[in-house]
Amino acid sequence: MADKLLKLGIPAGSLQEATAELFRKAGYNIKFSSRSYFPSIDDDEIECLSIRAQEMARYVQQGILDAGITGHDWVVETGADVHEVCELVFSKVSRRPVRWVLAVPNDSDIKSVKDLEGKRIATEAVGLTKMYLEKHGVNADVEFSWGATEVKPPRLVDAIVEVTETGSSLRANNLRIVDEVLESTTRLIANKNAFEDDWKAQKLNNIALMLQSCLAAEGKVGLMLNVRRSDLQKVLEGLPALQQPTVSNLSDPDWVAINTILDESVVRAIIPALREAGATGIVEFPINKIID
Ligand SMILES: Nc1ncnc2c1ncn2[C@@H]1O[C@H](COP(=O)(O)OP(=O)(O)OP(=O)(O)O)[C@@H](O)[C@H]1O
Ligand SMILES: O=P(O)(O)OC[C@H]1O[C@H](OP(=O)(O)OP(=O)(O)O)[C@H](O)[C@@H]1O
Ligand SMILES: [Mg+2]
Repeated sequence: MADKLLKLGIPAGSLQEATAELFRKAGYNIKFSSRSYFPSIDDDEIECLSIRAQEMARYVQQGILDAGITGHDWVVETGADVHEVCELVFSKVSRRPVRWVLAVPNDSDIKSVKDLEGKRIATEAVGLTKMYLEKHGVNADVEFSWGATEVKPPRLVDAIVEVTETGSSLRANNLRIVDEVLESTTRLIANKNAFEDDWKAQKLNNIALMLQSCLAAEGKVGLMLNVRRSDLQKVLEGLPALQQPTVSNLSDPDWVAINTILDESVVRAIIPALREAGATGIVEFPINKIID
Protein backbone atom coordinates (compact mmCIF):
# COMPACT_ATOMS: atom_id res chain seq x y z
CA MET A 1 0.00 0.00 0.00
CA ALA A 2 1.46 3.37 -1.03
CA ASP A 3 0.76 5.05 2.29
CA LYS A 4 2.74 2.39 4.16
CA LEU A 5 5.88 4.42 3.65
CA LEU A 6 7.79 6.35 6.27
CA LYS A 7 9.81 9.30 4.97
CA LEU A 8 12.78 9.50 7.31
CA GLY A 9 15.42 12.23 7.40
CA ILE A 10 18.98 11.07 8.07
CA PRO A 11 21.27 13.93 9.19
CA ALA A 12 24.06 14.89 6.80
CA GLY A 13 27.20 16.34 8.40
CA SER A 14 28.50 15.56 11.89
CA LEU A 15 25.85 13.00 12.80
CA GLN A 16 25.74 11.09 9.50
CA GLU A 17 28.26 8.34 10.20
CA ALA A 18 27.24 7.83 13.83
CA THR A 19 23.57 7.60 12.76
CA ALA A 20 24.27 5.04 10.02
CA GLU A 21 26.37 2.99 12.45
CA LEU A 22 23.62 3.00 15.08
CA PHE A 23 21.01 1.92 12.50
CA ARG A 24 23.37 -0.85 11.36
CA LYS A 25 23.56 -2.17 14.92
CA ALA A 26 19.77 -1.93 15.11
CA GLY A 27 19.49 -4.13 12.01
CA TYR A 28 19.01 -1.54 9.25
CA ASN A 29 21.57 -1.15 6.50
CA ILE A 30 21.78 2.45 5.25
CA LYS A 31 24.05 3.22 2.32
CA PHE A 32 25.05 6.67 1.06
CA SER A 33 26.15 7.46 -2.45
CA SER A 34 27.87 10.71 -3.26
CA ARG A 35 25.64 13.56 -4.45
CA SER A 36 22.45 11.60 -3.80
CA TYR A 37 19.93 12.92 -1.31
CA PHE A 38 18.36 9.48 -1.05
CA PRO A 39 20.46 7.00 0.93
CA SER A 40 19.23 3.44 0.44
CA ILE A 41 17.87 1.38 3.32
CA ASP A 42 17.06 -2.33 3.37
CA ASP A 43 13.44 -1.77 4.49
CA ASP A 44 10.82 -1.20 1.76
CA GLU A 45 8.63 0.67 4.23
CA ILE A 46 11.20 3.42 4.79
CA GLU A 47 12.44 6.08 2.38
CA CYS A 48 15.52 7.94 3.61
CA LEU A 49 16.42 11.51 2.75
CA SER A 50 19.76 13.04 3.62
CA ILE A 51 19.11 16.47 5.16
CA ARG A 52 21.30 18.89 7.13
CA ALA A 53 20.64 18.67 10.86
CA GLN A 54 19.85 22.41 10.91
CA GLU A 55 16.99 21.98 8.41
CA MET A 56 15.59 18.67 9.67
CA ALA A 57 13.05 20.01 12.16
CA ARG A 58 11.63 22.49 9.64
CA TYR A 59 11.06 19.81 6.97
CA VAL A 60 9.56 17.50 9.60
CA GLN A 61 7.21 20.25 10.83
CA GLN A 62 6.12 20.96 7.23
CA GLY A 63 5.40 17.26 6.65
CA ILE A 64 7.89 16.92 3.79
CA LEU A 65 9.45 14.34 6.09
CA ASP A 66 7.40 12.14 8.45
CA ALA A 67 10.31 11.95 10.85
CA GLY A 68 14.01 12.64 11.20
CA ILE A 69 17.05 12.52 13.39
CA THR A 70 18.59 15.77 14.52
CA GLY A 71 19.98 17.56 17.55
CA HIS A 72 17.75 19.09 20.21
CA ASP A 73 19.80 22.28 19.62
CA TRP A 74 18.38 22.74 16.12
CA VAL A 75 14.84 21.95 17.23
CA VAL A 76 15.14 24.79 19.77
CA GLU A 77 16.95 27.13 17.38
CA THR A 78 14.38 26.72 14.62
CA GLY A 79 11.43 26.75 17.06
CA ALA A 80 9.89 23.90 15.09
CA ASP A 81 6.66 22.39 16.39
CA VAL A 82 7.38 18.65 16.16
CA HIS A 83 6.72 15.54 18.22
CA GLU A 84 9.76 14.10 19.98
CA VAL A 85 9.66 10.30 19.66
CA CYS A 86 12.74 9.69 21.78
CA GLU A 87 16.12 10.93 22.94
CA LEU A 88 19.16 9.11 21.55
CA VAL A 89 22.30 9.93 23.52
CA PHE A 90 24.94 9.79 20.80
CA SER A 91 27.11 12.47 19.20
CA LYS A 92 29.68 12.52 16.41
CA VAL A 93 32.35 10.55 18.30
CA SER A 94 31.01 9.84 21.79
CA ARG A 95 27.91 8.74 23.65
CA ARG A 96 27.69 12.02 25.53
CA PRO A 97 25.66 15.20 24.91
CA VAL A 98 27.26 18.09 23.06
CA ARG A 99 27.43 21.54 24.63
CA TRP A 100 26.89 24.93 23.02
CA VAL A 101 29.32 27.16 24.86
CA LEU A 102 30.31 30.77 25.05
CA ALA A 103 34.05 30.85 24.31
CA VAL A 104 36.68 33.60 24.17
CA PRO A 105 40.44 33.71 23.53
CA ASN A 106 42.46 32.37 26.49
CA ASP A 107 43.86 35.84 27.21
CA SER A 108 40.54 37.72 26.84
CA ASP A 109 39.25 40.01 29.61
CA ILE A 110 35.79 38.48 29.24
CA LYS A 111 35.22 36.41 32.39
CA SER A 112 31.43 36.12 32.46
CA VAL A 113 28.40 36.71 30.27
CA LYS A 114 28.02 40.20 31.81
CA ASP A 115 31.33 41.24 30.21
CA LEU A 116 29.76 40.77 26.74
CA GLU A 117 27.89 44.10 26.92
CA GLY A 118 28.45 45.90 23.59
CA LYS A 119 30.70 43.13 22.23
CA ARG A 120 30.53 41.12 18.96
CA ILE A 121 29.63 37.45 19.03
CA ALA A 122 29.73 35.05 16.08
CA THR A 123 27.62 31.89 16.02
CA GLU A 124 25.70 29.51 13.80
CA ALA A 125 22.92 29.50 16.41
CA VAL A 126 21.82 33.15 16.43
CA GLY A 127 18.44 32.44 18.07
CA LEU A 128 19.91 30.41 20.94
CA THR A 129 22.54 33.06 21.54
CA LYS A 130 20.04 35.93 21.56
CA MET A 131 17.80 34.01 24.01
CA TYR A 132 20.80 33.41 26.25
CA LEU A 133 21.86 37.09 26.22
CA GLU A 134 18.31 38.20 26.88
CA LYS A 135 18.07 35.84 29.86
CA HIS A 136 21.15 37.56 31.31
CA GLY A 137 20.03 41.07 30.36
CA VAL A 138 23.08 41.68 28.17
CA ASN A 139 23.11 43.66 24.90
CA ALA A 140 25.62 42.49 22.33
CA ASP A 141 25.92 42.16 18.55
CA VAL A 142 25.19 38.62 17.45
CA GLU A 143 26.28 37.83 13.91
CA PHE A 144 25.57 34.66 11.94
CA SER A 145 28.60 32.54 11.13
CA TRP A 146 28.62 30.12 8.18
CA GLY A 147 31.22 27.89 9.88
CA ALA A 148 34.86 27.78 10.93
CA THR A 149 33.62 29.95 13.80
CA GLU A 150 36.50 29.01 16.12
CA VAL A 151 39.04 30.92 14.00
CA LYS A 152 37.19 34.24 14.26
CA PRO A 153 38.21 35.52 17.72
CA PRO A 154 39.93 37.83 18.47
CA ARG A 155 40.35 39.49 15.03
CA LEU A 156 36.79 39.32 13.75
CA VAL A 157 34.75 38.98 16.94
CA ASP A 158 35.18 39.12 20.73
CA ALA A 159 33.49 35.83 21.51
CA ILE A 160 31.72 32.88 19.89
CA VAL A 161 28.89 30.55 20.79
CA GLU A 162 29.80 27.19 19.30
CA VAL A 163 29.05 23.50 19.70
CA THR A 164 31.69 21.37 21.38
CA GLU A 165 31.98 17.66 21.98
CA THR A 166 35.57 16.66 22.77
CA GLY A 167 36.81 20.24 23.17
CA SER A 168 39.64 19.72 20.68
CA SER A 169 38.49 22.45 18.25
CA LEU A 170 38.36 25.01 21.07
CA ARG A 171 41.79 23.95 22.37
CA ALA A 172 43.32 24.04 18.89
CA ASN A 173 42.19 27.66 18.56
CA ASN A 174 43.30 28.78 22.06
CA LEU A 175 39.76 29.38 23.22
CA ARG A 176 38.45 29.14 26.76
CA ILE A 177 34.88 28.31 27.79
CA VAL A 178 33.17 31.11 29.73
CA ASP A 179 29.72 29.55 30.12
CA GLU A 180 27.42 26.82 28.84
CA VAL A 181 24.51 28.05 26.72
CA LEU A 182 22.73 24.75 26.01
CA GLU A 183 23.35 21.04 26.42
CA SER A 184 22.00 19.02 23.52
CA THR A 185 21.46 15.40 22.58
CA THR A 186 20.27 13.74 19.41
CA ARG A 187 16.52 13.16 19.02
CA LEU A 188 14.17 11.18 16.80
CA ILE A 189 11.45 13.69 15.92
CA ALA A 190 8.19 13.22 14.00
CA ASN A 191 5.65 15.36 12.21
CA LYS A 192 2.64 15.72 14.54
CA ASN A 193 0.09 14.62 11.91
CA ALA A 194 2.26 11.73 10.80
CA PHE A 195 2.42 10.56 14.42
CA GLU A 196 -1.41 10.51 14.50
CA ASP A 197 -1.22 7.76 11.88
CA ASP A 198 -1.17 4.46 13.81
CA TRP A 199 1.02 2.68 11.30
CA LYS A 200 3.63 5.47 11.23
CA ALA A 201 3.57 5.88 15.02
CA GLN A 202 4.13 2.15 15.50
CA LYS A 203 6.87 2.05 12.89
CA LEU A 204 8.63 4.97 14.61
CA ASN A 205 8.18 3.51 18.09
CA ASN A 206 9.69 0.25 16.84
CA ILE A 207 12.67 2.07 15.30
CA ALA A 208 13.11 4.03 18.56
CA LEU A 209 13.01 0.81 20.58
CA MET A 210 15.70 -0.82 18.44
CA LEU A 211 17.99 2.24 18.41
CA GLN A 212 17.66 2.79 22.16
CA SER A 213 18.24 -0.88 22.95
CA CYS A 214 21.51 -0.75 20.98
CA LEU A 215 22.67 2.33 22.89
CA ALA A 216 21.68 0.68 26.18
CA ALA A 217 23.83 -2.37 25.37
CA GLU A 218 26.96 -0.42 24.57
CA GLY A 219 29.74 -0.94 27.11
CA LYS A 220 27.88 -3.91 28.62
CA VAL A 221 28.64 -7.62 28.46
CA GLY A 222 26.82 -10.77 29.46
CA LEU A 223 28.25 -13.14 32.04
CA MET A 224 27.17 -16.69 32.81
CA LEU A 225 28.64 -18.98 35.39
CA ASN A 226 27.93 -22.09 37.42
CA VAL A 227 28.10 -22.22 41.18
CA ARG A 228 27.41 -24.68 43.99
CA ARG A 229 24.13 -23.87 45.68
CA SER A 230 26.06 -23.58 48.95
CA ASP A 231 28.28 -20.84 47.43
CA LEU A 232 25.38 -18.97 45.77
CA GLN A 233 24.96 -16.24 48.38
CA LYS A 234 28.69 -15.48 48.45
CA VAL A 235 28.85 -15.30 44.64
CA LEU A 236 25.77 -13.11 44.35
CA GLU A 237 27.28 -10.68 46.86
CA GLY A 238 30.24 -10.26 44.51
CA LEU A 239 28.04 -9.19 41.59
CA PRO A 240 26.94 -5.56 41.13
CA ALA A 241 23.42 -5.12 42.45
CA LEU A 242 22.33 -3.10 39.40
CA GLN A 243 20.50 -5.95 37.77
CA GLN A 244 18.86 -8.93 39.46
CA PRO A 245 20.86 -11.87 38.09
CA THR A 246 18.88 -14.82 36.73
CA VAL A 247 19.51 -17.97 38.78
CA SER A 248 18.44 -21.26 37.18
CA ASN A 249 18.59 -24.92 38.15
CA LEU A 250 21.07 -27.31 36.61
CA SER A 251 20.57 -31.07 36.15
CA ASP A 252 22.77 -31.57 39.20
CA PRO A 253 20.60 -30.31 42.11
CA ASP A 254 23.66 -29.13 44.04
CA TRP A 255 24.53 -26.58 41.33
CA VAL A 256 22.86 -23.50 39.79
CA ALA A 257 23.63 -21.29 36.78
CA ILE A 258 23.79 -17.50 37.04
CA ASN A 259 23.18 -15.17 34.10
CA THR A 260 23.74 -11.45 34.36
CA ILE A 261 24.71 -8.25 32.53
CA LEU A 262 27.64 -6.12 33.66
CA ASP A 263 29.53 -3.00 32.68
CA GLU A 264 32.46 -4.21 30.63
CA SER A 265 34.76 -1.97 32.67
CA VAL A 266 34.18 -3.93 35.92
CA VAL A 267 34.55 -7.41 34.43
CA ARG A 268 38.31 -7.62 34.89
CA ALA A 269 37.88 -7.16 38.65
CA ILE A 270 34.78 -9.30 38.98
CA ILE A 271 35.79 -12.48 37.15
CA PRO A 272 38.76 -13.27 39.42
CA ALA A 273 36.59 -12.53 42.48
CA LEU A 274 33.83 -14.83 41.22
CA ARG A 275 36.33 -17.62 40.64
CA GLU A 276 37.71 -17.10 44.14
CA ALA A 277 34.15 -17.39 45.50
CA GLY A 278 33.75 -20.81 43.88
CA ALA A 279 32.22 -20.05 40.44
CA THR A 280 33.14 -22.31 37.52
CA GLY A 281 32.34 -22.38 33.80
CA ILE A 282 32.48 -18.57 33.66
CA VAL A 283 31.65 -17.30 30.17
CA GLU A 284 31.68 -13.64 29.12
CA PHE A 285 29.81 -12.81 25.92
CA PRO A 286 29.07 -9.65 23.90
CA ILE A 287 25.51 -8.36 23.83
CA ASN A 288 23.90 -6.30 21.08
CA LYS A 289 20.65 -5.01 22.55
CA ILE A 290 19.02 -4.54 25.95
CA ILE A 291 15.27 -4.09 26.11
CA ASP A 292 13.89 -3.40 29.60
N1 LIG B 1 31.11 16.68 17.40
C1 LIG B 1 30.07 17.37 16.93
N2 LIG B 1 30.24 18.53 16.28
C2 LIG B 1 29.19 19.22 15.80
N3 LIG B 1 27.91 18.82 15.93
C3 LIG B 1 27.68 17.67 16.57
C4 LIG B 1 28.74 16.89 17.10
N4 LIG B 1 28.19 15.81 17.68
C5 LIG B 1 26.86 15.92 17.52
N5 LIG B 1 26.54 17.02 16.87
C6 LIG B 1 25.20 17.47 16.51
O1 LIG B 1 25.08 17.40 15.11
C7 LIG B 1 24.32 18.46 14.65
C8 LIG B 1 25.22 19.28 13.73
O2 LIG B 1 24.68 19.19 12.54
P1 LIG B 1 25.23 20.08 11.37
O3 LIG B 1 24.54 19.65 10.15
O4 LIG B 1 25.25 21.49 11.84
O5 LIG B 1 26.70 19.48 11.38
P2 LIG B 1 27.98 20.16 11.00
O6 LIG B 1 29.03 19.69 11.92
O7 LIG B 1 27.81 21.63 10.90
O8 LIG B 1 28.14 19.53 9.58
P3 LIG B 1 29.32 19.70 8.63
O9 LIG B 1 30.20 18.51 8.92
O10 LIG B 1 28.65 19.66 7.32
O11 LIG B 1 29.91 21.03 9.03
C9 LIG B 1 23.88 19.27 15.83
O12 LIG B 1 22.59 18.90 16.23
C10 LIG B 1 24.90 18.89 16.88
O13 LIG B 1 24.40 18.99 18.19
O1 LIG C 1 34.63 19.74 20.45
P1 LIG C 1 34.98 19.01 19.17
O2 LIG C 1 34.99 17.52 19.36
O3 LIG C 1 36.22 19.53 18.53
O4 LIG C 1 33.76 19.20 18.14
C1 LIG C 1 33.19 20.43 17.79
C2 LIG C 1 33.53 20.84 16.39
O5 LIG C 1 32.99 19.93 15.42
C3 LIG C 1 32.13 20.63 14.53
O6 LIG C 1 32.81 21.08 13.45
P2 LIG C 1 32.85 20.33 12.06
O7 LIG C 1 33.91 19.28 12.10
O8 LIG C 1 31.49 19.87 11.70
O9 LIG C 1 33.31 21.49 11.09
P3 LIG C 1 32.50 22.79 10.64
O10 LIG C 1 33.17 23.92 11.34
O11 LIG C 1 32.68 22.80 9.17
O12 LIG C 1 31.07 22.61 11.04
C4 LIG C 1 31.69 21.83 15.33
O13 LIG C 1 31.24 22.86 14.47
C5 LIG C 1 32.92 22.19 16.10
O14 LIG C 1 33.80 22.93 15.30
MG1 LIG D 1 29.34 22.61 11.19
